[in-house]
Amino acid sequence: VDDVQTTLVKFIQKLSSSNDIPDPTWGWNLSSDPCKDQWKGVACSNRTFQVQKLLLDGLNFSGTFDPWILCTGDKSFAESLNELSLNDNRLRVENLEGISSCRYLSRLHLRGNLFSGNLPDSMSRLNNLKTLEISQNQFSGVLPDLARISGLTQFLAQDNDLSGFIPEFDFSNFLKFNVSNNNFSGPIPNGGSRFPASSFDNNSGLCGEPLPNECPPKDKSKSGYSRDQILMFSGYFLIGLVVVLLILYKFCTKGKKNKKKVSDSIDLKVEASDYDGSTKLSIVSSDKSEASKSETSAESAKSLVVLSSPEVNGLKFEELLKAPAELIGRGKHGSVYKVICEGQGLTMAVKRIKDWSLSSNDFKIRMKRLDQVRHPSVLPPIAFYCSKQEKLLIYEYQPNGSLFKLLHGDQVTFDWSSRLGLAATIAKALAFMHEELREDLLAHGNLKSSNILLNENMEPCISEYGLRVENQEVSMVSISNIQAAEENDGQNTFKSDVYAFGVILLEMLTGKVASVQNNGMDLARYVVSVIKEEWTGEVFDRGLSKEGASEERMVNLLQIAIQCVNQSPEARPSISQVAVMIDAIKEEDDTSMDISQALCFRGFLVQQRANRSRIYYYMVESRQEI
Ligand SMILES: Nc1ncnc2c1ncn2[C@@H]1O[C@H](COP(=O)(O)OP(=O)(O)OP(=O)(O)O)[C@@H](O)[C@H]1O
Repeated sequence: VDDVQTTLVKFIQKLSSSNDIPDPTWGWNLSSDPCKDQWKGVACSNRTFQVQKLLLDGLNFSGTFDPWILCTGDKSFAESLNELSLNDNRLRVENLEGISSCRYLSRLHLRGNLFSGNLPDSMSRLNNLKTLEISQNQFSGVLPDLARISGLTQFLAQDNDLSGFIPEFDFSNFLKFNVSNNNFSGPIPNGGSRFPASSFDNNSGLCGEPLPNECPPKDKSKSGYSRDQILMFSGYFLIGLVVVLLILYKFCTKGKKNKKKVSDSIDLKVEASDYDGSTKLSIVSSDKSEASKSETSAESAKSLVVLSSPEVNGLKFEELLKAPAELIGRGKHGSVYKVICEGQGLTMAVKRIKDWSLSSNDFKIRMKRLDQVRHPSVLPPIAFYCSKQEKLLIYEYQPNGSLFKLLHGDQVTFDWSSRLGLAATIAKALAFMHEELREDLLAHGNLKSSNILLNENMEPCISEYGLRVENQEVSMVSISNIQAAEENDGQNTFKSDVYAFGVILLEMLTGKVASVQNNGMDLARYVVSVIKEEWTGEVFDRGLSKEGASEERMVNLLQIAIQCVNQSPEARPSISQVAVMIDAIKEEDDTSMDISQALCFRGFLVQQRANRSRIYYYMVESRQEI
């Protein structure tokens, strides 16, 4: 077993083709310390002085990457390493197997090298991995079951020679995904349509959305049905078809009378669909006649309701449609576009929700009510539009992403006191909204880390308050039984918000992704099971523990989160109680920071005094000598 220095020196010797330490000025040698002596490409924790990142991109290495040396040498080093980046060198690899021993890696970047061979199955044991980038190499063979890594949010594997099926990833949590230019085959897993076709292009055997080619229907001859059974089913089908045609015929002849009325309702369709290209949020009527088109725009211009926002005064619906729009995300209830309206000098986020059964009138009432309740940490809609088929909500664009991206993306470390501060701010804002809107039965309804946005000063704000999209097929499938039951009771939607807030706390404490598909139930269950086994310490995000965050206060916050995710809504605290409890932890944290700063300062004074007496002593001594 080697120490950190030996591990790193052996590792870099292998990276360079001549087996040398590359450049003496980089500092990599056995007689110095990688952290204190700031070796090139080594990033350390400020508190624990342990190596956290090796960032060796574009340094012309043309030797071998040996994960065994790196991950099985010094144990504490293997456990502290969370990012390895070797992009854009000319490295080869003999066997990637050893990488699974660096089990706390959260980012692995191997882009643009000469790596070849299979990705070993053991890679799927890298449970903490959030980003895996292996693009522009010569990797081949079938992918290991990377879908087992629940926190993976970025997978970039384009320009390789990979084949077989794409694992069944839970795409709802992904920020980036690209497997283009490989040899993958089979259907694209569900949810892949969140990404543009360019993420899957040039894989001759791939099919399904978002690619234009549909997957062939499954081969019926392998279904095990006998010839007689197939004939019988065909008979049933024909009878069914005749009945449907008869009903349709009846319906059409009746419908002719009402034709005039039906064509008055406008069938709207947003055409902006490109992820990468800038496009326009053009909404067109399905009624092709020119007359009706002009009617549509007149109707549309009237229908944009600008709420009490002076910035967008005078904004017309048509201007909004003409402005360049970029699709920034697709959620389960619709899509969000970034739209720049130069006239108003305003960048907006336009959320489009389709097939929301809420009537236009109820929607208007809801929006106007929400506009009356303002909190600085809740993002209000600045305008809205509604038709029978869809609803548009216009928000000010928030430039610094979401809490989800902050926790699971590539950003800088998100430290304990910032997490605690964010939790306190959001709890207070939510408590204010619940208090104000209790009688209107208007809770948030869809609280999650991607709906907590960060403004230009990196201050958090809750977005999409009051947009609980009821009665949608997708949402009914995705919500858990508990929540389905809760949603029947208006008051309980407030308790559903508390549950959702608990899941956000768990995400912040564990650093793990909560599955959108089951409203974070998996994460809640996982945390509760770990606590039952009395391994509470294991549950926390290693970044927090390494940073030296107080375990006592993390446990206190965890207890609040556990109360929030209680299966029974009645047992959950109200969000105002949660806000008070978090504030108490925050106060304790601030006080302990003050004390430690004061202690540091006192230590500094004692040191100064000691130094001064040493100088004085030295002066007395030297005077005596003189
Ligand atoms: N005002 C805004 N400014 C900047 N980004 C935004 C804004 N509103 C939403 N987004 C981002 O747009 C993306 C898609 O948002 P959206 O709310 O549609 O998805 P979602 O929250 O995952 O799903 P859902 O449909 O369930 O709300 C998210 O990454 C979100 O952070």
